Amino acid sequence: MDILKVLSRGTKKSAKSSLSGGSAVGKLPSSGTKTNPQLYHDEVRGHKRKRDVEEPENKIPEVLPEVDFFAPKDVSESKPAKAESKKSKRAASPVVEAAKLLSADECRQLLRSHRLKVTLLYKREEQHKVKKSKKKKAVVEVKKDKKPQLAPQPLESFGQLRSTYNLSRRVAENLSYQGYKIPTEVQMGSMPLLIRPDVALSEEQGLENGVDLLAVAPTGSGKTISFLVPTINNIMRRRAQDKLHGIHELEAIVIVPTRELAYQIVNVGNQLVKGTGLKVVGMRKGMILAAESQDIVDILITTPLLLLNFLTSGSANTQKVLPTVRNLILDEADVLLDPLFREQTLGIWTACSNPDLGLSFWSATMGSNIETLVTERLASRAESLSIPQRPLVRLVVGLKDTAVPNIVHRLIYTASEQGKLLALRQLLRPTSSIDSGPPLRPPFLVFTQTIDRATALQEELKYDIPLEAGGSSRIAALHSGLPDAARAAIMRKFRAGEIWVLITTDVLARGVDFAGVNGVLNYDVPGSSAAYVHRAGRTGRAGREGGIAVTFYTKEDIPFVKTVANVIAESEKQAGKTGDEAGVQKWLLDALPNVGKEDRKKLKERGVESRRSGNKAMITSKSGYERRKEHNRKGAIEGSKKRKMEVDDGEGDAKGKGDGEWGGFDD
Ligand SMILES: Nc1ncnc2c1ncn2[C@@H]1O[C@H](COP(=O)(O)OP(=O)(O)OP(=O)(O)O)[C@@H](O)[C@H]1O
Repeated sequence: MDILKVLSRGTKKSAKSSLSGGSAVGKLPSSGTKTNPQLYHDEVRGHKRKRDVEEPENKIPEVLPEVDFFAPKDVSESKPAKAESKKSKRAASPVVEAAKLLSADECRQLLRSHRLKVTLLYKREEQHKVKKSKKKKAVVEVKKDKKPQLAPQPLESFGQLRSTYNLSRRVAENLSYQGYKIPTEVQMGSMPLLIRPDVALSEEQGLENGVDLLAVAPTGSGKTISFLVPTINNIMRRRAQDKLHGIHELEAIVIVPTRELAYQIVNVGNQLVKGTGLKVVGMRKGMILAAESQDIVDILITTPLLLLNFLTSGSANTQKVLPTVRNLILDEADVLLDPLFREQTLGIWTACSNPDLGLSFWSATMGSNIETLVTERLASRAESLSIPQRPLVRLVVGLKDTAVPNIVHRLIYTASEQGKLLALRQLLRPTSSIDSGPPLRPPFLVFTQTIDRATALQEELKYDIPLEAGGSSRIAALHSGLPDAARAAIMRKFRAGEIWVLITTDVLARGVDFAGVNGVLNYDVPGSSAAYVHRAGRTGRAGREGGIAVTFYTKEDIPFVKTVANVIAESEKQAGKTGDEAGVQKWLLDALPNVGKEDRKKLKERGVESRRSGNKAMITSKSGYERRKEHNRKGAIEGSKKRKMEVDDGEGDAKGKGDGEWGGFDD
């Protein structure tokens, strides 16, 4: 028997330390209400800041889908009741609290208790340290230990946005209407800094005109409103100051890696701009971004290629510029600046020629290479436009970015691909649970490595849900090979609770917000630790606990699975889980081989090689013997046909199946 099989069996936890404790179902992330979206409340100098979960006034009104596997297929039953239906047409203006600033020491304590670290990466006075590198690029030389920590005023309540930071009344009302009560850590740290840096950092000189920001905060921690609210407010404030009432001008661009995320942000933006007159629009093919155009846009949400295609269309060798854009936001910045999208993203960045351009970069994961790239690009942009460079601030929530601390993680070994299919089927059964915890309940997101595997898995599983519970309509596959309309329809049905098992590729790994997902099932191992973090982060959003991420692995994955195991170990360390509570025991970590740099690179770019083509890439419940038999039978029939027809086209019948496509991201 394989030793790793034995080891991973040994990671099973006791019922006591399981997901649920007593009221199992109540701990699932899609059930019950979530009262506090914050992740960290550490004790600071003997004073514990409690999670105020019991305080009724902090309760966020929320009704999420209660999904029953065997319920009759009555969509209305499983649809989440719209939170809005509980609310009045327009929220009352949020309570305006008296403006009160904390002392620097109080700020530091509060930031520390929420594991918020704010660092000044670049400031203008340090320009004497700018020197030319060998490549003649301007680089900012700020020694690691010299980067000063900042202690901006933390946002303790959304009411303070009005009272202290003078947020537009309309935007404050719209925010209140969403039911948000307590700011998450990233909102706490970034919103004051982006809305009124002069107030947030009143003691720091040279930051009052705004900063560029690199923000690294966990998945589902509310980064979207962290950048949308300041962006909307800044546009409104500037237009009010310049008495530019009723005009529309493209002032802000949000770049995201996928269409699903773009649509989602357009929706959130539209909620926030109600009654302000601003237009938040998703980029479409054929759209014209010009003052005289019919397309009215103030804030544009786009994937990189769509916008770049517009910028480079028309006369050859000339790229259009976007001089009115004063705010460029890269959401999922690490992937947008990864070689996959880098040229496209930088093309847009270059087109934003306004000297007052403010930039912000957001993700749950940000390698040091991305930080270096951003720092260098900002410096060279300032140099080429002969403008002073804006200060650059880094904000990090949590101790390490390679962690999803508030969910349960499990690694499951199976000896073969077939065994994996069997194990997945088992998990999807309504009575199954992990470690004798509560029954796992849909909705589930299942990740595969390629489009082919996503569709094959859907085929395999489509009759697993009983007809009386909706049958095959409860399972769908979403990937970048589908037309836009089909993708949008599947997203809508999954959100509405009509689809229970959504099989997908990494196209849905980033940014997409399904509040009710109970389980992320990595049918195929993710290609990197960042990919694991983002996939797993589709559950346990807004601080919800009880989500579960299960990763299956077979022999083929053993050389790569340590990247995942390390993230799990880090997540559990951050969550304070040790010993029996931990999903990955130390001895399993020690037994797994380290992943070499070359292998890591290959895995990130192509996934597990054996799953791209050939027998191992197939998903089927038929045994190897049955498959070989079928293959031989088909071969014999083909051969006999050929012989009969006496035709030989020179190719024979051994034409292999094409290389499996990596279905990660799209335009
Ligand atoms: N202060 C808050 N209180 C409660 N819920 C919130 C708060 N802020 C945001 N949310 C909710 O949290 C969910 C996650 O937010 P969002 O999608 O912005 O996360 P994110 O940090 O961008 O995640 P990812 O890294 O996965 O993209 C959303 O459903 C949002 O409505």
